[in-house]
Amino acid sequence: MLKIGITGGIGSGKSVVCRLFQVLGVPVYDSDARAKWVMAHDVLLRDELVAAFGPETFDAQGQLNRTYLARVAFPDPAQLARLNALVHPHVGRDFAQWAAAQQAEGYPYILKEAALLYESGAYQQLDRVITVFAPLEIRQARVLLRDPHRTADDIQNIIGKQMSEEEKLRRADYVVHNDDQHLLIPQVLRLDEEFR
Ligand SMILES: CC(C)(COP(=O)(O)OP(=O)(O)OC[C@H]1O[C@@H](n2cnc3c(N)ncnc32)[C@H](O)[C@@H]1O)[C@@H](O)C(=O)NCCC(=O)NCCS
Ligand SMILES: Nc1ncnc2c1ncn2[C@@H]1O[C@H](COP(=O)(O)OP(=O)(O)OP(=O)(O)O)[C@@H](O)[C@H]1O
Repeated sequence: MLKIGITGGIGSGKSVVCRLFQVLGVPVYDSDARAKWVMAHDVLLRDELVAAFGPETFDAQGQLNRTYLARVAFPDPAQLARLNALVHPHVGRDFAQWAAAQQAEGYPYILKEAALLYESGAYQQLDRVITVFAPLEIRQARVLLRDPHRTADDIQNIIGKQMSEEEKLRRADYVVHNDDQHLLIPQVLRLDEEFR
């Protein structure tokens, strides 16, 4: 079973591209969603997060306080590095378990979606990597629409914490262009055929 990573900067369209693969029956591991699940459910990790970032990290119902954590971690490189160091190893292990279960089901290939595939070292668990590319102005406009609580400055700040698009394109095995000029579905169908 091939393990394919799919990455790209904030707002590039990874999730949209993954939905197309899912329609074709491909299992997709959503690292963002799983990271949040593990943060809320792994008892040891919860304790470590509270020790690092304070009791406000979880609300009274025990839900992860994403707004608080985004406000604390994204503007401060040291805090973000601390958060990454706590969370990423858990996601790596969770993915390995999930991938083994998909393999047992007999799937020819699976996808792992992650904004930080290279930065976190997760690419080392994978056979190939797809980078989804869209120009900066399009990504900013898309995220402003998708996340009304984020300002242009918030988005710029997150972009500053991610590997440059040039470097991601240089490292990628495949590129999906999601720039309003290229059609997505034919690009996904071509890749699906190759991976199968
Ligand atoms: C800080 C948190 C709680 C903020 O949650 P929130 O729902 O506001 O934002 P969301 O997770 O949707 O992130 C928005 C975008 O920011 C980018 N982003 C997320 N985490 C990071 C990070 N650690 N470094 C750089 N960019 C990041 C991604 O492009 C992401 O899609 C959350 O991002 C988080 O827990 N991050 C740490 C875990 C992580 O690295 N997740 C990413 C993949 S494993
Ligand atoms: N080709 C497209 N045409 C129109 N809207 C699009 C297109 N691609 C993505 N979008 C929209 O842009 C926004 C960002 O896309 P998406 O959530 O897939 O990005 P992402 O790379 O997963 O971002 P993040 O790293 O923040 O999770 C979404 O609201 C999505 O619906």
